[in-house]
Amino acid sequence: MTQDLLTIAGKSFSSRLFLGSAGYPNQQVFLDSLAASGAEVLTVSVRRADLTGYGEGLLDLVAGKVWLLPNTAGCATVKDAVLTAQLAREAMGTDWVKLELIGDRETLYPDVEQLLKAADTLVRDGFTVLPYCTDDPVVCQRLADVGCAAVMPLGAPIGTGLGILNPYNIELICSRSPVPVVLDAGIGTASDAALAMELGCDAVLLNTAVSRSTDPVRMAAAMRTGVEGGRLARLAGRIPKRTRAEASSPELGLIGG
Ligand SMILES: CC(=O)[C@@H](O)[C@H](O)COP(=O)(O)O
Repeated sequence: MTQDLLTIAGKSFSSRLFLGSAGYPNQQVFLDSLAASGAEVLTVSVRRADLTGYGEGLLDLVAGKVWLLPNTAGCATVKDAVLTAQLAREAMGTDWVKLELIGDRETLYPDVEQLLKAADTLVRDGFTVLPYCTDDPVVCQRLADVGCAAVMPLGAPIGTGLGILNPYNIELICSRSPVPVVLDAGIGTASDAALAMELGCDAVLLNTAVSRSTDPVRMAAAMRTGVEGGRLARLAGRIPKRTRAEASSPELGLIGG
């Protein structure tokens, strides 16, 4: 089988699972989970990364092992998100940013209007922008239009583990997107990750489902398998759904037939 690489903004990855770095019980569990997941992209909030996540600097722990994707988690204005991205670029030496611009503290839903403005500003400033957005095909198209390198529609609100609430929209986004689609947020278990890939997503980003599970290392391995299985199934091409039964064994030569 030929290698099935994910390419975003000219950078290729063999893993299609992106992992978040927050909320693990301790440093070792985090590192073991990261290894078990096979993830090559790790998203870190600028607040935690710069400083002393998990006892030592998080960046030192993962240096050279993963591609860092700083995120602007917690930002609620264009100004804060842009400044946070610029700080991350300085601190981490990457112009990649997962742009999060929250419009509502309770649901953590993105503020689409502000998100588009911030994305436009950051793209013009030379960033490779991967925006966390609603599962709206029009919003995803607008984000691609302003030059985002990928789009990251939500499966469900962050941290809920509800899975993919609107698979029809995700499938539609995937079928039309000119840039890679990374399903971000709301994944609860491995079958959700597999479904995202079966719907046509290019990758999945998740955090809480692993870090808050009973056994994060095992769940990280399950997510890896889920993403890989979903991707293979997508490439293999599923059979069409039928409303009537169709015998899978040939009826020719049936005894008594
Ligand atoms: C870490 C991160 O970037 C999260 O904000 C992301 O959206 C993942 O969400 P879940 O924790 O629901 O997987």
